[in-house]
Amino acid sequence: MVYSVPLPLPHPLSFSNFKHAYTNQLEAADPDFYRIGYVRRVRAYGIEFKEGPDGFGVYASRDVEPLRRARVIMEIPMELMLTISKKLPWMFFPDIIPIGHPIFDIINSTNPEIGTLDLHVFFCMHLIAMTISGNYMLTSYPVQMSEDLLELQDENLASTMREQQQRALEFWEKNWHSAVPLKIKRLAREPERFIWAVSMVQSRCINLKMRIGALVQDANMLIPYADMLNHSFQPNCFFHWRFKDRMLEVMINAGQRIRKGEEMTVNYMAGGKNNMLMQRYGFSSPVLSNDGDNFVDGAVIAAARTLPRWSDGDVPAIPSMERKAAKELQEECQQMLAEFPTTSEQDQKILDSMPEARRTLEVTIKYRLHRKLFIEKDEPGYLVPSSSREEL
Ligand SMILES: C[S@@+](CC[C@H](N)C(=O)[O-])C[C@H]1O[C@@H](n2cnc3c(N)ncnc32)[C@H](O)[C@@H]1O
Repeated sequence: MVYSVPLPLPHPLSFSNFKHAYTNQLEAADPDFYRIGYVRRVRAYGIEFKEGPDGFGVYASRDVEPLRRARVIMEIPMELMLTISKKLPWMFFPDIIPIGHPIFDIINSTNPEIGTLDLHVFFCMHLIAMTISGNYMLTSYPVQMSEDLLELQDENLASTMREQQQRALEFWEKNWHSAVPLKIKRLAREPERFIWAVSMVQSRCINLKMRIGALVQDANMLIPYADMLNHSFQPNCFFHWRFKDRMLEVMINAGQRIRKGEEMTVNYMAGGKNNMLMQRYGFSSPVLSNDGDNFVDGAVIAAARTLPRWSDGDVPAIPSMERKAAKELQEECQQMLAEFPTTSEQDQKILDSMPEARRTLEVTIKYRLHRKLFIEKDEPGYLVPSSSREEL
């Protein structure tokens, strides 16, 4: 079955506004869009978009038997994406910003050397998308996150996130003073809107290497429909840029079996850490650590380093040494756990007791719970060789 999304949608660049796109209340398309030119359709095969535990997501609408080759489930034509080259000279596609638009003054004022580039490019993409699309609506989790940062029980991450917001705020204050042209002013009249725009783009932007003709370039892209895929570290899908007709393909991994109703996922951050995931996407994973240095302190690392003895094939296992090292590790882990104001059981109870909790509060409590579960896993019984386990 070919499931093709009919156009005109409320607006082809109204990313992810599925509640709109999939209800009958379609709004008139923005005539501005059609000045861009010919528009192809998005195609989707054997999937449906619906709300799940992680917000909207993409689900299999039929069983997928494993195939030897990867197979396509979505095709999204380039003209429906918003793309900006990662490096100078700035190239926008579609070419929605006329040369001379004052936004270039802002973009050009960013200094790539000090690492502010991405933030501003992201924000520009987003604000422009919002201005050309009257009904660009997304969930606004990360903005409210600021109230909940303390709940993370991770001062390093909380202060990084606070600094990030502060930086965005300063940027807004610098560029949104009363004398700026109206074209700029109306993009983000309040700082909250600006910060929201930055965090939305951060959590939905895909970086891809694109080849158009002879030009290969890294691009930041906002890709409607593909940006509905949630993350997994064991994803069943991946993205592929189809050069010949400039389509983004979402493909199922070769050899992957997927049952009807299962979620389709991609990996947002290969080799990621929980604090990075939380910072950029506003969620964490129970199977990940944080940044190594911040999360596991030196003593734990030192103790853990003594553990792999038994795994070196040529070194005979010395049970007494293993036990000693494992014990030290256990003590370090317990000490780290004791330093948290709440235990993992308490966090779990808090989560269970407030099923209607604000999403940002829920993700912050889950984050601290995930950290604790990860440390608890490091406790002997998990890491310790089976020869020594029962004696601990
Ligand atoms: C690209 S969007 C995916 C679509 C999104 N669920 C929605 O409702 O629009 C990324 C956002 O989805 C949520 N998300 C994605 N994967 C997740 C996961 N594994 N666990 C929790 N939240 C997730 C996070 O809020 C993240 O910022």
